[in-house]
Amino acid sequence: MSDADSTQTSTSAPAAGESRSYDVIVIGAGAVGENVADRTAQAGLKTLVIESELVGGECSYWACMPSKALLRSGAVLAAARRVGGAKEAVTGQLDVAAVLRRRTEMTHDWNDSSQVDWLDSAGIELLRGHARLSGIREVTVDTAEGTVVVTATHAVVLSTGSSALLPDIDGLADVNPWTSRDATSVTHLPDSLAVIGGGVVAVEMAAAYRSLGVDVTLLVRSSLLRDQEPFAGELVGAALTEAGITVLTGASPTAARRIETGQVALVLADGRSVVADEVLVATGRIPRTQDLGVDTVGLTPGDWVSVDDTLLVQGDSPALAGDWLYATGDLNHRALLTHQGKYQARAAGDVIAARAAGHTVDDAPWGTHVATADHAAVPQVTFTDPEVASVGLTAAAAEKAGFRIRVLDYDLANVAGASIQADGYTGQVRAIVDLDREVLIGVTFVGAAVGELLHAATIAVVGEVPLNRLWHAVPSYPTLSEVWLRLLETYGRPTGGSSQTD
Ligand SMILES: Cc1cc2nc3c(=O)[nH]c(=O)nc-3n(C[C@H](O)[C@H](O)[C@H](O)COP(=O)(O)OP(=O)(O)OC[C@H]3O[C@@H](n4cnc5c(N)ncnc54)[C@H](O)[C@@H]3O)c2cc1C
Ligand SMILES: NC(=O)c1ccc[n+]([C@@H]2O[C@H](COP(=O)([O-])OP(=O)(O)OC[C@H]3O[C@@H](n4cnc5c(N)ncnc54)[C@H](O)[C@@H]3O)[C@@H](O)[C@H]2O)c1
Repeated sequence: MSDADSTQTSTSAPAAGESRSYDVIVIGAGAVGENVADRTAQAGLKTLVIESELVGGECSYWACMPSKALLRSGAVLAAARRVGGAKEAVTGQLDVAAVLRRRTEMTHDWNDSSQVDWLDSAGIELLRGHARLSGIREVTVDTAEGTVVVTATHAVVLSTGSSALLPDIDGLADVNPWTSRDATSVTHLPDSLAVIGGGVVAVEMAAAYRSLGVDVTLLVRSSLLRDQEPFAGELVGAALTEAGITVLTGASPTAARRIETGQVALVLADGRSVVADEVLVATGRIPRTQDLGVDTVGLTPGDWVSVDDTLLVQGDSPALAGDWLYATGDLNHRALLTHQGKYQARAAGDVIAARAAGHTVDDAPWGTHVATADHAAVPQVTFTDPEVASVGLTAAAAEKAGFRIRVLDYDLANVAGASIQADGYTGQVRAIVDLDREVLIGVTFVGAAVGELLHAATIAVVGEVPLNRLWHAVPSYPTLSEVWLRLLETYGRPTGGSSQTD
């Protein structure tokens, strides 16, 4: 990989030894930090972003974009193979080199010049270097040329994201395990890959590597996609197995060693062992606060940063007084997703501008300056085949939260659109009704191409659209969206203008 242009920086950025003041300083130019800076710059605030690696962050170069690029070609091929007439035409295998090339194009060959150009065009200054808080409203940056100290009149925003968590497994660090960064930037495929974890990274990367012809073993400690409705993990697990992946459940690796062949041998707690060319660790994330100077304002290095709904950092330290320190994106651990971090960024950028101008802050639930959806309506698509698309609460989470609910289940294969979509379509949908308000508080779709169904559900949940109104949202025939009608029929059609509760 190349980051040849990663030294490009704004001509107006402060020089080593110089100290300069800004209205707003954003540490971390990932998707989230960039969006905070965009909002504050648009509000006329002089904004600096500081980035130690590539402008665009994890999502552009080592996460969302390359991982989806690695998955897409295999998914398209599989989709064609499920449609009579097309399947007869598809007789070859994936062109692995072409898939990797497309992935590399998607990451701009790990070159961030186009993103830097965008910052310039948006009037945002960029400083390249490692930033640390060094006191109230003050940031010290190690740049290639030396140390720069910058201060912020109105706000400092921490948007430094997260990195892969390495579990405490004997010998694991010594075998140089892959993280998602290695898996998404791969240039030479291993013959075999063991994946530790059962979350989104694990299932997506297992699926992608299998589609590229790699022999994959998935080591799952409990269940697959445990935060989703149980049928999601079951259907994805069955499909991964069908694709030729060895899925080992109840698998807790306790030791890892490189053996004479150069491969990694993993020993499991129950005595089983797995040997593979490489091991990918996909066991969650840790916050990038270890070397961020957060101790200078009374926070603990290595901890996630807790925020309120306006993204203001919370804590007991007097250093946090004055509404000046914010944290957005992965770092605040509210929802580790690009779109949700960017949503927080819009709220944070606008509230910083409002506070700077002395305007009223609109911080009531669902107001302009709060990230209410983080609690009620986080959409997520897992790009396996079948896809999992969900928003809001699962049945278990809704019950735990004390809602009086009714669960609506429907077999997605039964709608006409599914039979058009694929021969032998498999899928399942669940909607959770809050019986007290007769609105949806959670929806989960599993099936091919369901990712594009999700936004309708997100609107229904966020808009708290009454079920009796949803009857007037007529799905086109014959599309997968017809499942909305089936869910409503499962609940029961209102009679005489009043809604029926059961
Ligand atoms: C394999 C994988 C696939 C994913 N796929 C999806 C997906 O399909 N959809 C989705 O919504 N989410 C996905 N995610 C999650 C998504 O990548 C993150 O939620 C998102 O990148 C978080 O953005 P962020 O800006 O908060 O952090 P980051 O993107 O991590 O950006 C933080 C930036 O801060 C910089 N930085 C850190 N410390 C410092 C410092 N001290 N000084 C200066 N700069 C610093 C970093 O270099 C980085 O550029 C995926 C994650 C992984 C691991
Ligand atoms: N399509 C998407 O939206 C997408 C794709 C990838 C990642 N992401 C985001 O990235 C974040 C990180 O994903 P992730 O999959 O790394 O984390 P995760 O928290 O989703 O899953 C971690 C998995 O690792 C397992 N695990 C943890 N410690 C273990 C150990 N010691 N031994 C064995 N197994 C262990 C857990 O049981 C769990 O199955 C997620 O929160 C997700 O939101 C999103």
